[in-house]
Amino acid sequence: MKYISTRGQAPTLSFEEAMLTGLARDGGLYLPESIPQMNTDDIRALGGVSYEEAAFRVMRPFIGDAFSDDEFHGIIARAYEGFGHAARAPLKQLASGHFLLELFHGPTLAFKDFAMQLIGQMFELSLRRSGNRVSIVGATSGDTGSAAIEAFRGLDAVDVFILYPHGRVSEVQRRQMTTPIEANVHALAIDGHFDDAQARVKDMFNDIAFRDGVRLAGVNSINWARVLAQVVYYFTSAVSLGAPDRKVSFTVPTGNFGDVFAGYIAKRMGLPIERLVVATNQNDILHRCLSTGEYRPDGVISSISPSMDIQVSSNFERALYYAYGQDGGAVAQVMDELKAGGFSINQGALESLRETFDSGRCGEEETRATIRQTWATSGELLCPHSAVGVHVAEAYRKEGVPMITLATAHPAKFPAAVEEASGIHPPLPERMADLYERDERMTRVANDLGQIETLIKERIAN
Ligand SMILES: Cc1ncc(COP(=O)(O)O)c(C=O)c1O
Ligand SMILES: N[C@@H](CCOP(=O)(O)O)C(=O)O
Repeated sequence: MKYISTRGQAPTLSFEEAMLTGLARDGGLYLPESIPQMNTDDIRALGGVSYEEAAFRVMRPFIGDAFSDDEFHGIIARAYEGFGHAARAPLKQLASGHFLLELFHGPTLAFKDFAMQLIGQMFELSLRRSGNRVSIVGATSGDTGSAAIEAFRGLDAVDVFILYPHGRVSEVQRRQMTTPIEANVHALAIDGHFDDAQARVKDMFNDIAFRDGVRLAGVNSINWARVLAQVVYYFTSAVSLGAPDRKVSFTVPTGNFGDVFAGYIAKRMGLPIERLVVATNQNDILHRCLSTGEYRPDGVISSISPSMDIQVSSNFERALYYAYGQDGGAVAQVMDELKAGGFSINQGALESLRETFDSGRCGEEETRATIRQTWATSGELLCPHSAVGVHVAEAYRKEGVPMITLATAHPAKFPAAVEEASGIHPPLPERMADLYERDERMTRVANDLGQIETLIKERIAN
């Protein structure tokens, strides 16, 4: 299996190389050259197996010879053994025909753990074999950073630098990033929004001398392995509701478009997904874009679902690649236009996106009302991101096609917003009950590429 860049000008890589590389050298994102297929028998057979076995069967065709079958089974087993639910991704019924896929039972209480725990294990094995060291950089609006730090803390072969927007993540998210004591963990609070942090991470990858000098690796969903791991729960949840003999739809709270893009890959692999609904908060650029064809960022607004406060949605580039008929030149051109302020999607590409994706927006008051009502009607306490999904899903429910909304984080990660909406204070799980008492350690950084690169070079030299 070979991996190619969405912009068509970077070297073709193996799975392991793409995983360790992060951003392609032409600024694009890696994708598999072709998408492995699962037929109806393969899909039906997932019905009787554990989450781990399903993960093996869904991901195995993508990884080539990066790991032996035994190694890959071991990686998956270790990745999910710390999850707080035997099913890993349990499905709950919210209402007739509407289900919630709980993706928050991992160590940092967000869906990011599904991919991050897995790539932590893959990096460890791969780096142990090669004897190499890497410097991981990541941008976070709160959840990627905490999941990455949890997955890589204490690993000898890795330094992990996480840029988060100062003052714009929840206290639990911040403390998950600033309280680990391991010397290889570096939490950097940047002056700016998530989009600034992500732009600086991409700038670091595009600075080839720096990138090669510090052996940069990325764990945002620019890393294909992150997306791949998220494909699995689309299969397991759909199968438990009758796929492949019944179609299902998904609503996905969306920011960087990684999670919903994983659903798109599941569909292209053969999973009968009727619709993928992109649910945004008031940072609704993706909803506006799918409605009008215009992608023009106009500034991030802080919300009570802060992990989705994103306007430059990284993985949308991967969706555009397919919408533009796998034409890397066309993708490179719209990405150049984005740097200059925004772009218009051509009619053919827009129609292609609309064949799969619907979209909707959920404002702040609607988010609070959804938390309140869902608690009252089903006893499920939603985090604000999941509430955005549940609200938007309501508009797209269709008789005979189950709707699965992804619950992307635990309510206890956002206690203030949840309590304000519902009157219920969601407690942290026992294992992290002392989070508020632990000492914090972080470094404030300016939104300045040179200063951030200097800091990283100094830290890894020590
Ligand atoms: C809790 C939560 N929900 C939803 C999202 C959006 O996911 P994606 O960026 O993959 O679209 C994020 C951030 O990525 C998140 O942390
Ligand atoms: N919401 C994310 C933003 C980064 O997304 P990623 O999936 O590209 O890592 C976060 O919580 O950090």
